[in-house]
Amino acid sequence: MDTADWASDLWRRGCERLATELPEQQFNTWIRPLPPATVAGEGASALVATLKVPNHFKRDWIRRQYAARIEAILTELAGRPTRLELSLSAREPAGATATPIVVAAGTGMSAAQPAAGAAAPSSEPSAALKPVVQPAAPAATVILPSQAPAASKHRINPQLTFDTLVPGRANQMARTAALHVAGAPGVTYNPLFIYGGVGLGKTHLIHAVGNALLKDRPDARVLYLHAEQFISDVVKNYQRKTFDELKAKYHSLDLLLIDDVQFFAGKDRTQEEFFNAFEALLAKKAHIIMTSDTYPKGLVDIDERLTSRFDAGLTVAIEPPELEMRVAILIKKAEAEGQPMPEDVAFFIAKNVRANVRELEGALRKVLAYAKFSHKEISITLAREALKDLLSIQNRQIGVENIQKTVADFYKIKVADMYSKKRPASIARPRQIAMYLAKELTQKSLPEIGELFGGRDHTTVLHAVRKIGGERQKNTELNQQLHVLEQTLKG
Ligand SMILES: Nc1ncnc2c1ncn2[C@@H]1O[C@H](COP(=O)(O)OP(=O)(O)OP(=O)(O)O)[C@@H](O)[C@H]1O
Repeated sequence: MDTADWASDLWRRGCERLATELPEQQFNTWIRPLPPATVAGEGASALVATLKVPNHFKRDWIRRQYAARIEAILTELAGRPTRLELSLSAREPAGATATPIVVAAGTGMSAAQPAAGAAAPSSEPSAALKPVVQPAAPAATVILPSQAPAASKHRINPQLTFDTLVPGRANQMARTAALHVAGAPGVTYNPLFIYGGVGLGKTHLIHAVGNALLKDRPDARVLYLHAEQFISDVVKNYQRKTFDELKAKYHSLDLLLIDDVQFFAGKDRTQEEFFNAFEALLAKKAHIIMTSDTYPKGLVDIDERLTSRFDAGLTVAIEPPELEMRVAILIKKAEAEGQPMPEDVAFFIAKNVRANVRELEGALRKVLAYAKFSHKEISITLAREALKDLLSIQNRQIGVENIQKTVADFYKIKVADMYSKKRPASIARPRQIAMYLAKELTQKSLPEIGELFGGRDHTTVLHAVRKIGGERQKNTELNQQLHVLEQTLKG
C-alpha cells in the first residue's frame, strides 16, 4: 500500500469508528462530507493528519467538538501519536477570514459554538452582523424589464423577519448562519443548506434573510420560491421553448431562496436547470439558500452532482424546539396579537403541544380566540377548555402498548423485549425510551408503567425517565428521535 492509500485507509477506518460513536445526524453533518485527510510524518515518530474543511464555521466547530476525539482515534489506529490539522479548502474567499461571526451583543457566544448552552441569544439581527461592508451588488446583465420587479422582491413575506423569529438552541446554528449571510451575502457559507422537520421555521428563516437584505439594499434582486414553483417554471418554459427567459429570471438574482428542494427528486430536467442556475449564481457570488427535510447526502433521486454542491457551503439543521423555546414562542406571539399570555399558561400549552411550531401556533390561536369570545382572562383552565379536543385526542390515542410497539418498531427490536429481562444496550435503551415516553405521554403512574413493562419496580422506571429526560437536553440526535416518536404516537 502506498502512502496515499495508507492515509486514506487510515481516515476511512477513523470515520468508521467515529460513525459508531457519534449520533448519526452529527456524523452526517460534520464528518461524512469531509474529503479524506492527508497524513504526513512529523518528526521521528509522530504523524500529522490534515483535513480540509470548507469554511471557518465548520473548521471552528470541528476543532472544538471533534478534534480531540479524531486525534485519539487516529493515534490508536496508526499506532503513532497523530496530530490533527484543520485547513481551509481553497473555496472560501480570502476576504472571508476577516469576517467575524457574531451572534448578538451580550450573549458571549459565537457561531463557532452553535449547540452550546441552552440559553437563547437575544435577537438583534443584522446590527451585530454589519461589520462587513458590502460592495454594491453587481448590476444584472440580463434581466428583462418585465421580470425586474417580480425578481427583486417577489414572494418575500415581510412578516417573516429575524425580529419575529424566536431564537433558541433548536435554531441557533441555522439562525446564526442565516444572520451571517444576511450581513454579507455571497461571501461565505454559499450555498447555505438548512434542513429539518415540518413546521420548524425553515421558511421563516430564509424569508428573514431576504427581508434583511432588502432592508439594506432595496434594489437587491431577491427571489423566494418553493421548489415546486421552480419545477413548474421549468415545465412552462420547456413547453414554450423559452429557456432563455428562465435563465434570465434565475441567473440574474443576488439572492435565491428556495424551499423544500427534496421536491426535485426524480425530475431530471429540473435538476439540470437548477444545476445551471446554481453554477451561474455561485460564479457571480450571488447567494443561494435552500431548505429541505433532510441533509444533502440524505436526498434521494437527486443527482450526486447537485447534492455534493448543496453540501459545499454550509449545512445546518433546525431541530424541534425545546420546552423553554416553545414557551418563548407562545409568549412572543400572544404579545404580538395584543393578548399577553401568563407564563404558567404558556408552559401548560407548550407541554401539551410538542410537535412543531406550526401546531403550537394553531393551539395558541384557539386559546386566544376562546378568551376573546368568552370575555375571560387567559388561564390554564381556559386553555384546557379551549384545547380540550386536542388534549383528549392525545390522551385517548396514546396507550403504553402503543408506545411499546412504536418504539420497538423504531429501534427494530421485538415488542416482547419491552417486557423481557434482557439487558443488552440495544434492547435496554429502547425500553428506557419507551418508559420515558409512557411517563411523558400518558397519565399512568410509575408503578403502573413498571407493571406494564414486565413487572418492573417503579424505581427502574424513575431511573429511565430521569436518564432519558436528562440526555435529551444534551443529545440532539436523541432529542430528534424522541420528537419523531412523539409525533408518530400523537398521529
Ligand atoms: N423560532 C420561531 N419563532 C417564531 N415563529 C416560528 C419559529 N419557528 C417557526 N415559526 C413559525 O411557525 C410556522 C411554521 O414555520 P415554517 O413555515 O417556517 O416551517 P418550515 O420548517 O418551513 O416547515 P415546512 O417544511 O412544513 O414548510 C410559521 O408561522 C413560522 O413563522
